[in-house]
Amino acid sequence: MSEAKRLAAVKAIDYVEDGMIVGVGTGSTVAYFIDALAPWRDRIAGAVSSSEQSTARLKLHGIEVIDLNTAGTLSLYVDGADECDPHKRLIKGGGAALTREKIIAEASKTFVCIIDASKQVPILGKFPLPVEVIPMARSLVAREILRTTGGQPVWRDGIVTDNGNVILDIHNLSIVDPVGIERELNQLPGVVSVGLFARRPADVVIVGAEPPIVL
Ligand SMILES: O=C(CO)[C@H](O)[C@H](O)COP(=O)(O)O
Repeated sequence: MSEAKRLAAVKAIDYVEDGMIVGVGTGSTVAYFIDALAPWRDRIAGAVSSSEQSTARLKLHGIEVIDLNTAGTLSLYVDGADECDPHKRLIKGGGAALTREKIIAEASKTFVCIIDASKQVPILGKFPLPVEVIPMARSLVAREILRTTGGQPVWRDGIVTDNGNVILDIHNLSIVDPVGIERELNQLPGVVSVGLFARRPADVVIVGAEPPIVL
């Protein structure tokens, strides 16, 4: 499966242009993208990173990491996903970086999502939906999720996000109304962000294959 991820990541380089600041996501597929971006280090203006993990890899390749507040609106954001439906709506956050990923996606004109074919689903929800939560609200939010969605929230024990928060993964959801669930969960006090990218889906999805499939 990693060869498919690599093929998708390499294809995403087609969207990189001279002088750009590139938004960079998190995960094993994005790691291939960062490696493919390395030869561009002197042609791009730098990268905005969604995690400490990606920052470390970008710096390893000598790519300058720029604060989003300095960068402003980005032309391009490249990131992976845990699930992708036919409308390019996504579940993300398997790597616990959903909040910063969501911020950068929102700040970007074009969001290119790079996946292997196993991530394509007709309806989102088989992959447990990650929700980043302020630590003191963990039990409260879990009870509310149980009451309002019927899904089973499971604390990702031992994981602390780059923002110092915890993750609840919601199991057994069939997400027929992704925009509605995203809105509803976002409103719960204590929720920092929800790993549903429905209000702001991907613009382009690249499925790793030989040749890559661009949707
Ligand atoms: O959302 C993410 C991290 O928070 C990742 O994009 C998602 O988990 C996919 O990861 P991978 O490319 O390793 O399969």
